[in-house]
Amino acid sequence: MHDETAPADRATAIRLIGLRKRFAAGGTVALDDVSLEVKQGEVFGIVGRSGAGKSTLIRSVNLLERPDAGQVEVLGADLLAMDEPALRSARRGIGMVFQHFNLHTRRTVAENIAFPLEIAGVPRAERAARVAEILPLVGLEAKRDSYPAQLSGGQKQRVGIARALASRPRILLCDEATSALDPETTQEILALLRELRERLDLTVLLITHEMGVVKAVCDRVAVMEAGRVIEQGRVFDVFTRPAHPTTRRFVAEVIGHAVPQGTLARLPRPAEGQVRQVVQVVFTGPHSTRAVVSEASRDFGIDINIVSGRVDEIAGEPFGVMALAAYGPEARVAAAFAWMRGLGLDVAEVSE
Ligand SMILES: Nc1ncnc2c1ncn2[C@@H]1O[C@H](COP(=O)(O)OP(=O)(O)OP(=O)(O)O)[C@@H](O)[C@H]1O
Repeated sequence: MHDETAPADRATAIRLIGLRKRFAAGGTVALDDVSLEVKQGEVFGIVGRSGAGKSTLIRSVNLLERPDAGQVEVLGADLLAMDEPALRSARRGIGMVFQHFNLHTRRTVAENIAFPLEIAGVPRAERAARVAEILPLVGLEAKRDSYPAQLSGGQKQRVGIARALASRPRILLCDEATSALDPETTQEILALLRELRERLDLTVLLITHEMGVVKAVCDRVAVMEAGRVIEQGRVFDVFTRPAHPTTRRFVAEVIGHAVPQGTLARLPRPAEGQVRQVVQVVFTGPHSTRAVVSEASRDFGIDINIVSGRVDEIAGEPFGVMALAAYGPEARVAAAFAWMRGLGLDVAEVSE
């Protein structure tokens, strides 16, 4: 498998090749030939609707779920070829964060964080030292001796993240880590993940059903549907030029529908002998939206009405979506849109 969107200058952290999984004979196929490559230091998102196969996929990375076929390579090691002791040791290099935190209610924050170290037989003093090191990383020094019931959702997830980091993993798997949190806390936790990625040189693989999470935190994304990866690439590219209809629907959830139906209905009619054509234009890169609209209007002798517009930033790059209604002789309107396409803008006709 060759993925040209993967940063070529970085080592591969996770390589999944041709994963297949069916839970019962004749049952639905949870994974249908899934291949992915995540590079070291990336935050890589897998997005999809419920049942798309995301959990099965992320759980395959540490073999909580064993695929029926395919290869799972983590930091260069073939996990499916390992015996139990080797696998246990490899798993210590892969932390996992869960949607519902999975904390021990009768253990304190410090005890929860130390728990995986205890299981691994790490001596008490070393465990305490490690906990003292991690608490400030997740901003929980003051909550060291609190119990989960005394914490907010965001704080609970910070404990979940701290626990996942206890064994100094190089890779962090996040299974819908923010789905149980409110939007503000979600942003805090996503910011924390990015910060930890920088400070600890982590590779983060996360699954989510929310494109907003992908937009906020990921470098690259794979979109899953019915056990398959239907599209993948850099987040900016997938958001600005989604190829698959399912991806387009996901993207629309975040950037909004550019053309409100009510507004369309109120547009003036074209004059006799003229047409009205509504398009959605995605502006990326160096194009100033105003210049493109005014230039098209002037040079092609047509009227352009801005129906709606929005400028946003994705993965640090500016990006705008605008709905335009053009009025004029059919050939000139068509020529204006062809000119815009020639500039590299994505111009899609909107049916009224
Ligand atoms: N343990 C299991 N036994 C039987 N079928 C399963 C099991 N786990 C998952 N499946 C099935 O596999 C398919 C993929 O499920 P999976 O949980 O991986 O999807 P998902 O995208 O993570 O969805 P969700 O967000 O709802 O968890 C679904 O059809 C699901 O019903």
